[in-house]
Amino acid sequence: MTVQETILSVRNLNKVYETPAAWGRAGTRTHVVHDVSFDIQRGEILGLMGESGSGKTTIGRLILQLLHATSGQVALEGCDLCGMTTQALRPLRARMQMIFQDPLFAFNPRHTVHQILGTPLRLHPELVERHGPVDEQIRHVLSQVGLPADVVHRYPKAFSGGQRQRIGIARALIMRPSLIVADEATSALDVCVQAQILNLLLDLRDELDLTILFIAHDLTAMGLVCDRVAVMLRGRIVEIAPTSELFSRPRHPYTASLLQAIPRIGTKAMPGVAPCMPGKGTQVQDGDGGCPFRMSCRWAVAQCAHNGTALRLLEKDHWSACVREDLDLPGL
Ligand SMILES: Nc1ncnc2c1ncn2[C@@H]1O[C@H](COP(=O)(O)OP(=O)(O)OP(=O)(O)O)[C@@H](O)[C@H]1O
Repeated sequence: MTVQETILSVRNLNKVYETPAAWGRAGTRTHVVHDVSFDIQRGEILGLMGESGSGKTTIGRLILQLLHATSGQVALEGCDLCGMTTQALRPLRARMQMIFQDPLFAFNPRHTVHQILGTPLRLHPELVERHGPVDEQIRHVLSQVGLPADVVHRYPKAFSGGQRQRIGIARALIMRPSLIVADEATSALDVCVQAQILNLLLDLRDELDLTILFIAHDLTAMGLVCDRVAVMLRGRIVEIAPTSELFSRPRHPYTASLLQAIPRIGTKAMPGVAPCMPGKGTQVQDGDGGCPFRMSCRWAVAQCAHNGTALRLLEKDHWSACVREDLDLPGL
């Protein structure tokens, strides 16, 4: 039996946004996070889903200490972060990284990839002492996210959305974090690039035992990558369960209504999609000629979410090559 290690522990977290009175208008208090508690174990991907405005991003920012909690506790590897001074927090900040929806806004457009990845390391010399010279670490992290070493001289604008997200992930990984908060990390990407990035996160999780809080609207992405999912409604967690259990037997009516809203494209297998196999999940293959591969991906993702099974799209240079290589199911 593997021993579980709690990386993040959130207890009775509350956030009230206060707008001060101004221009003759009374101030307002908006209670957006209500008594939220959950844990994340090492190597686990916990999904946080819920409608827009339910408080997901606020929770992410409270965990990362980018916002002050009104009350409650956030403990990272046993250290209570909420009561800490800015100075005491500083070394711990490196242990918690964020992946943004579009990292373009998080990067300095005048910085090359080398500067984007190297600057945080220079701010944390202990990471250089522990893990080797900056250039070596940059090369290593780029290979981890599937980018060639020669991208270091390019600027963020010179990359596609998917490549930029890989740099965003590299930027998080280079700090050797205990926890990554991925806030809508794939929602700006088209469905195939989205699947590549989701697979990259899964592979990195397996390789590095990463712990991820995965915030998203997208239930299909949730079904794909998360071990457990927490469902938020108006600032409260109304249900938290292992992904397959939550998708197959939702207990809260709100979860059930969200799941019913997933678009489904028929129930018959489409060309290029293998039905769910016990222990294998659904796999996708490239079809011949004009196979609607994107449709196949969409279908498979929706189907997996519906069935609560895992989908792994292996990512190599080309979809077709990757899928053919991976495909070992009989009768396709
Ligand atoms: N700085 C702020 N001041 C006042 N209210 C805020 C502030 N930031 C967020 N809110 C409110 O808090 C609520 C939760 O916002 P939050 O961004 O956490 O939701 P969300 O679930 O992440 O939404 P989305 O999925 O659209 O990103 C919303 O009603 C929002 O208007």
